[in-house]
Amino acid sequence: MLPFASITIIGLGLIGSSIAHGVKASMPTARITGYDADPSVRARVQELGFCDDVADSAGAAVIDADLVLLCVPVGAMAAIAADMAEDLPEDAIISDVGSSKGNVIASLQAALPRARIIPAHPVAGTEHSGPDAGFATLFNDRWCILTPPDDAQEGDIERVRAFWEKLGANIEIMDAKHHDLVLAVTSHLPHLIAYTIVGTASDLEDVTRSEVIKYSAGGFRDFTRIAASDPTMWRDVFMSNKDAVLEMLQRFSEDLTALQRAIRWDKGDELFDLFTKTRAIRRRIIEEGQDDAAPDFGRSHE
Ligand SMILES: NC(=O)c1ccc[n+]([C@@H]2O[C@H](COP(=O)([O-])OP(=O)(O)OC[C@H]3O[C@@H](n4cnc5c(N)ncnc54)[C@H](O)[C@@H]3O)[C@@H](O)[C@H]2O)c1
Ligand SMILES: O=C(O)C(=O)C[C@]1(C(=O)O)C=C[C@@H](O)C=C1
Repeated sequence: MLPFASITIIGLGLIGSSIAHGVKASMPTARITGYDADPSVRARVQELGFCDDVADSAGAAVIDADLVLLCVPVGAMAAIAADMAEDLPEDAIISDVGSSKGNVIASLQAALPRARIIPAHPVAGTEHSGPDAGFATLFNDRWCILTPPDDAQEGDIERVRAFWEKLGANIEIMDAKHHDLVLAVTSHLPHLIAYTIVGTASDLEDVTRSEVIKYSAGGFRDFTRIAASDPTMWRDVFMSNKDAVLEMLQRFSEDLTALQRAIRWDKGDELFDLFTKTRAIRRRIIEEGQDDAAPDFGRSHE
């Protein structure tokens, strides 16, 4: 049975378009209405044809929905929720895909106090954005974390779970605060480090006369992929998950200082022990089938 028959997707970039493609592939009888604030995105989505309808306002997009998915940057969630408040059907479930959860839930609850809100975070993406970047298999065998508020109805959680399972995702249910702490270290901090290291290297570029680009075949190249991620999305993630990111950044700086000391004082054993531990972590990730580097990981969509 279809968990939802009439799905509205607000924000038709990488994640919104991937969901639409996934719905077309796995729930072909469900009707998809899309809306994006950017008229050029709406026009492109009409051309690409992955929505049945493209509405020209948020209110018009949600009027017949039984599931509304907010796929906009986390800093835009409050505004879009307010925009649709008057037109949201009483029995619709509203969900989102934001990379941070605590702040998003607070914004949605404030703008839509009576709505049935089941937040979600598919832990899958690429460095690309926009409606051309989406593909149906993005969520295959990837985690989708649901962070339902305390008063959420069990039946609503189960329907959102069934929806994501149909898109191929594995579901985990988590408290929003815990989610934000875990993702701060597994996703947000790595992005911050990538942005920093690529920024540092580019500051040196005059000195090295483009050697940064020329010799970027190894580790640096992996950082540049991450550092190519959408600036609006990531600005919003850091602003909205500020406390958890700052906490993880503090720990990271302390660990980096410890490494700096080990190098300064020729304590090679300390480096060796840490690198042995981190190699074991990588091997465990691969053994547990969570290795993203081996499969295509969306690179064929570059
Ligand atoms: N990119 C990833 O890897 C990834 C992974 C998981 C979750 N997310 C989350 O998904 C959400 C969308 O990210 P994305 O990568 O698809 O971004 P994207 O830039 O590809 O698409 C976002 C779309 O939202 C539209 N938009 C912005 N403000 C709007 C508003 N007020 N009303 C309507 N449309 C609006 C933009 O025009 C754009 O088309 C973000 O909250 C992000 O944190 C991203
Ligand atoms: O592979 C990438 O490009 C990603 O960064 C995807 C990634 C991640 O950090 O794993 C980025 C943000 C999300 O909220 C979820 C997934």
